[in-house]
Amino acid sequence: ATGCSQPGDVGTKSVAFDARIVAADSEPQNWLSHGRTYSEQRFSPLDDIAAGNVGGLGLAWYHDLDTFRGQEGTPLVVDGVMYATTAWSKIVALNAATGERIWQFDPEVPGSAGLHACCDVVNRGAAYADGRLFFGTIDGRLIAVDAKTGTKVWSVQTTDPETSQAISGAPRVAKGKVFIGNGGADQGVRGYISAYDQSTGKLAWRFYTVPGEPGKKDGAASDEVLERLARKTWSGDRYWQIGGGGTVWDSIVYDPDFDRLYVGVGNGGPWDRGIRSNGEGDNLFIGSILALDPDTGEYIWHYQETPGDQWDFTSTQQMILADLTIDGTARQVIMHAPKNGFFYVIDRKTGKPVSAETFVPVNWAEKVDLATGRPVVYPAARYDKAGPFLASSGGWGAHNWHPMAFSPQTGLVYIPAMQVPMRYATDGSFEYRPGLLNLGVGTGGKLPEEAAAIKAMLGAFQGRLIAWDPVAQKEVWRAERDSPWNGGVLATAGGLVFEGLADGTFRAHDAKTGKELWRFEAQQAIMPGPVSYAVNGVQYVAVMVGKGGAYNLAMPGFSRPDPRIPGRIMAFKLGGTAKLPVKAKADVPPFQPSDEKFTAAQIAHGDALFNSTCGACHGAGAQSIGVLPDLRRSGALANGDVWRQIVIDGMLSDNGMASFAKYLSPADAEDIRAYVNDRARVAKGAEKP
Ligand SMILES: O=C(O)c1cc(C(=O)O)c2c(n1)C(=O)C(=O)c1cc(C(=O)O)[nH]c1-2
Ligand SMILES: [Ca+2]
Repeated sequence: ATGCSQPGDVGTKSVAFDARIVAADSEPQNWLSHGRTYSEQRFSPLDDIAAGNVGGLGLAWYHDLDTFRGQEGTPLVVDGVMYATTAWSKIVALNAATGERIWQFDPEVPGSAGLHACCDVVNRGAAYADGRLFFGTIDGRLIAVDAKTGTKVWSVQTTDPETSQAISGAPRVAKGKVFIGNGGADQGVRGYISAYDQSTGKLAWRFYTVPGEPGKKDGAASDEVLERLARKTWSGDRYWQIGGGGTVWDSIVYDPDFDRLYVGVGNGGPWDRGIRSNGEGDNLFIGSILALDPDTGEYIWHYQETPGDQWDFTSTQQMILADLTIDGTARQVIMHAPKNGFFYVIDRKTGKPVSAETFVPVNWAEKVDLATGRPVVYPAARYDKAGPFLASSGGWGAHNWHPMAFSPQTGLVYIPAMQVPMRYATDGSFEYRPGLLNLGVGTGGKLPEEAAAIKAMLGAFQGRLIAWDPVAQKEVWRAERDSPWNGGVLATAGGLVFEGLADGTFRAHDAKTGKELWRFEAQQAIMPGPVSYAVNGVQYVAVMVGKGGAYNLAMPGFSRPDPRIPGRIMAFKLGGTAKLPVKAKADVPPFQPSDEKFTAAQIAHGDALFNSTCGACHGAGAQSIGVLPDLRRSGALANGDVWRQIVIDGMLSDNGMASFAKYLSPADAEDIRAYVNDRARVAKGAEKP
């Protein structure tokens, strides 16, 4: 179902709710929308918890969730009630002062839909308006539930369930509409954003970010501009048959000053531009910010940050709106730190970059030429032409979805930044496999051995919290972290910034100096952005805990194994005395290889299949951190029949292990078993004293 209808009927109630979000600073006790305000600064005006007393911050309550996967949600808090989305697209309402559960709604996403999520079955949050909550699901539905009772009001399918389109991002609301995109560019889909009527769930408009089949109209708001601007930036006859990419999987921001929607558009798919577009063209609108009319979806402007992207350099990272004084002139800007490593200050009115500087060292482009707005790309980065390229940072991003924050008090942006190398090489044998990863590049199927080489070459995989001056475009302070993939950031009027880390600690820093002032042992990795709110005059800081997401599943060698602790929400207040239960011991079963004989050819074939088909979830090199089972330790490994029933017949489909019968033959499954068995043998051998 595509197409654009009349401008939706804007209920007066909904517009009144927009006004409430615009005036969010007058109710600092609440966290009404994803980034708290429409500007998405993630700055709380609450200041009872401050640099002078943060040492007295203690756990007020914690709430255990019923999922063990990655938690990426930013909770909302409305008048004493917290609403949080969890792994597997569930939503829970809690008493924000006590953590007591009021209701939970489970959309019952079929476990087999987990296959459609490139990067774990995560959910980054809900939107709230007029007593309703709106959120997306891994199987592509957008659902409205009643905030009082948690009962469903409406539900619409926003995707084609046959393709790998999964909703991980939070919808946004404005003008009586709900805006939502989805993921899937790494699996060969075509990106778009849709607007639905808040009261009925009816599709109001849709905008495709990349052109489809030539000569065929979508009946969408994008029809005209795709032909006028985008089509000519693509080459060949292949892109529209294999997706093209450009998914809108995270950031969507409504700007009440200009009455516009800014949309972060993702990477090209497949990654390799040689395969996608004969190695030519900018491939609009991938790697871009799009400004659209929220009522009609009509195109206003675009700024492409990564023309012709071939490094998974999405521009979906969260956008912050602010008014800055630059060279004595007041500017209304978007601040953006996408995966490609440049910090952009963009004029909201025109879409032109005001400035762009790297916030971590990058080796794909020398600089952004402000006269043209284009990056000056190093020839070596064009791996489709120049051969293998070792990027730092690469597709994991110099900054990924973990939200940054801006403090109007300090004038600084706090970025959870990373340096993670990635190797790109053209995959000459590319074959389009609808539904599975379709990168078109070998990113290092030999991990972790190859990863060790990358690590040796580039020093280390790094993570740091950077305080960035967006006017001077320079770093003011940094806090080094032990590893990448740390959590989102909250800034507060108490002069603090809060961040949860991959090492399972939750920390507060002085916003001006970066000095660490407080830390709490949370037992498990933290990824999402914290929030602050107040109930009965008491200020709280809350964050969701739970390891997972793309990096943790796929990059076991660089990620700390954790015991299986359920996802949690933790809330802190001054003088809080609650205690977490005693940390469970990591329950690691032994390696369980069988002594069956497999041929070298079987193992090699299984290696290729595993690392292209299984590794994104079960870990490169068949090594897993344990969020998903480490197959080298699986009881099924020594039993070819059970193995086949799982992989081919979908025996564990309810748990999230879909049947791969569409993609793999029983002989393929057996070769994968041969490979995993080989890995288990090697690991077991290495374990001996
Ligand atoms: O291209 C896409 O459609 C797409 C979707 C998603 C997603 O929906 O989570 C991610 C990515 N790409 C991606 O490149 C990425 O690094 C990533 C990390 C995560 C995560 O939740 O940890 N999702 C995604
Ligand atoms: Ca991607």
